[in-house]
Amino acid sequence: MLIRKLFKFEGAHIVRNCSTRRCAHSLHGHSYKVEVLLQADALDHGQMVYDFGLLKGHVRDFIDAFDHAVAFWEKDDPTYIQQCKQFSERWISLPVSPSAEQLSRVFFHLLDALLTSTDMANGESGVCLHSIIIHETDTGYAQCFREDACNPNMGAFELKQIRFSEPIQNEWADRQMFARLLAGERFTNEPPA
Ligand SMILES: Nc1nc2c(c(=O)[nH]1)N=C([C@H](O)[C@H](O)COP(=O)(O)OP(=O)(O)OP(=O)(O)O)CN2
Repeated sequence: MLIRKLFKFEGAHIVRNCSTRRCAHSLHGHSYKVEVLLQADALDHGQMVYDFGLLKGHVRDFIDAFDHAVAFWEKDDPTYIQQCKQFSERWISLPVSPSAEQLSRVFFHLLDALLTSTDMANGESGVCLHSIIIHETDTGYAQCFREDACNPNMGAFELKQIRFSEPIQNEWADRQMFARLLAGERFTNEPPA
């Protein structure tokens, strides 16, 4: 069975080298929608695949990191990167360009690592990330499945190459959550306070 939780954020980017000139050469924003699809063939003690409320902790914080933030490719022009950092305190440096396709891969890697690092507390069993859908506009979306997240033809990267600015991390309920994830620490899926 599949369940789906929808998140939203307002984000800014430039996608270099794409065919659409406005997209490649002008900083612009989108009201993104992110669909997180989870899969399991068993139910927890509440007869759910995974309580939607559990996704309002670390998962929501990782997605909300991109809200009112500029996401840029680490290989973009150093002057552009320097100015992004200078004029936006909320920035995210990515090892891939921030197209809808690559953002869906970034979220897949982040949330998959989080889910596999989480000890289940209410009988959840075999819950895995099925896919991530990123709606960049009302009319266009990208959907990342596991095979896409790991596809070297789309650009291999590691989570440690993602950088969240300090002001973004300061807003997380668990300021250390990304560092803990990178360090391989375990999380529990207790409901957020
Ligand atoms: N496959 C992709 N194509 C485009 C992406 C992308 O991430 N993946 N991104 C863009 C731009 O960011 C652009 O702002 C969105 O493009 P588009 O859908 O053309 O946006 P419009 O609002 O102009 O389109 P409507 O048809 O009016 O909704 C470009 N392409």
